[in-house]
Amino acid sequence: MDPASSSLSSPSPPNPQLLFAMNRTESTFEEIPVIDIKDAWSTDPDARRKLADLIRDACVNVGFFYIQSHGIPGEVIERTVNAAKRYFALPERTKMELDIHKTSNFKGYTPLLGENTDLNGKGDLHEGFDLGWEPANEEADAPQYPREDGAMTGSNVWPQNMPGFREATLDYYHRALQVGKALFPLFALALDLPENFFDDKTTKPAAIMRLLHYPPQSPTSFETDPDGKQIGIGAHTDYECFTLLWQDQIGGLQVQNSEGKWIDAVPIPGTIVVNLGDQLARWTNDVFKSTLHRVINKTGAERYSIPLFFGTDYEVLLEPIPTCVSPEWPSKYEVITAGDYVKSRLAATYAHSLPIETE
Ligand SMILES: O=C(O)CCC(=O)C(=O)O
Ligand SMILES: [Fe+2]
Repeated sequence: MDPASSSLSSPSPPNPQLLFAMNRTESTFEEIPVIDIKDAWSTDPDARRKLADLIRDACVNVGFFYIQSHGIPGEVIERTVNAAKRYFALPERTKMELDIHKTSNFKGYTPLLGENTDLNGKGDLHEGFDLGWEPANEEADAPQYPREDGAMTGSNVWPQNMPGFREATLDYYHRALQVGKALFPLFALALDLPENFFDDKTTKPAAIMRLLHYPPQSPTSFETDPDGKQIGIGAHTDYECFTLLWQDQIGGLQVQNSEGKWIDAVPIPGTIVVNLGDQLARWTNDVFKSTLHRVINKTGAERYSIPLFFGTDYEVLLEPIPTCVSPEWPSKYEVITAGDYVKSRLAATYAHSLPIETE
């Protein structure tokens, strides 16, 4: 159809500014795209534009994609996974010394069933260790630590007598952060915004990283839990802008399409999964999808994964980008700060495992 006839048949002709609101799809995807991001570091504008177009497609239709050529060396990942395995093998009592409930900024250890990510669930079958930004050892000029971070102010906590644990996890953290920093300008380009749109909103990485361990889910759990309310991680969306998720080769991650069908995010060696979170959905008024996902580990093997949730600075307001709002697609979300949003979602996730207050 030529543009003239389309504008005749349409009461409000498409405004290029509203391209995104018009471009929404029903997300009945069956596959998760794989995107080579080597051009994220290219200075060629055409190459960057092409990559941004692929990313836009994935964001509008799926909310998930795998990235290749992310640049994090295999040895760095291996060291971090080995550190996670050593940590989770410690006695429960030792791990509980760093109980996440002892900090006000959600750092430290979460035992099995300590989280209930799907608020209709009965606790998640994984244990985790959470950390946030802190300078890598060589960053002599790093801003003061711990820094003032609004609702999430506070430092990391580290296990005693675990030589190399802190170094390995922080090394991975900082490398993953570089990947995230390279992706933000592409998300901006994908939204037809200046590439530096997120620069002043991501000045002190509000990125939480988790080491996760999913013991195999007993096949008999379907007898004790017939409605499947106790799984590796209950169905949820993530809270930040996007998540960089390294997963091992065991499998179990599933992503829901708009027909309610669970699509397997099968492990692909050498890739990292990127999924959008609620902050980007809020910025884009749901034009970019924050897609429901869950993990069920029925493989009989131990599963490990490392998500890093990359948000905007905690004091930044999550305001919809004007091109993503139109009279037909009005703004859906109340405007709040990124920190208040993340903290409220974390508080709900951990609420059921709070120690009972005694006077
Ligand atoms: O372990 C995974 O594969 C997914 C983890 C996840 O969805 C999360 O921590 O938000
Ligand atoms: Fe998630």
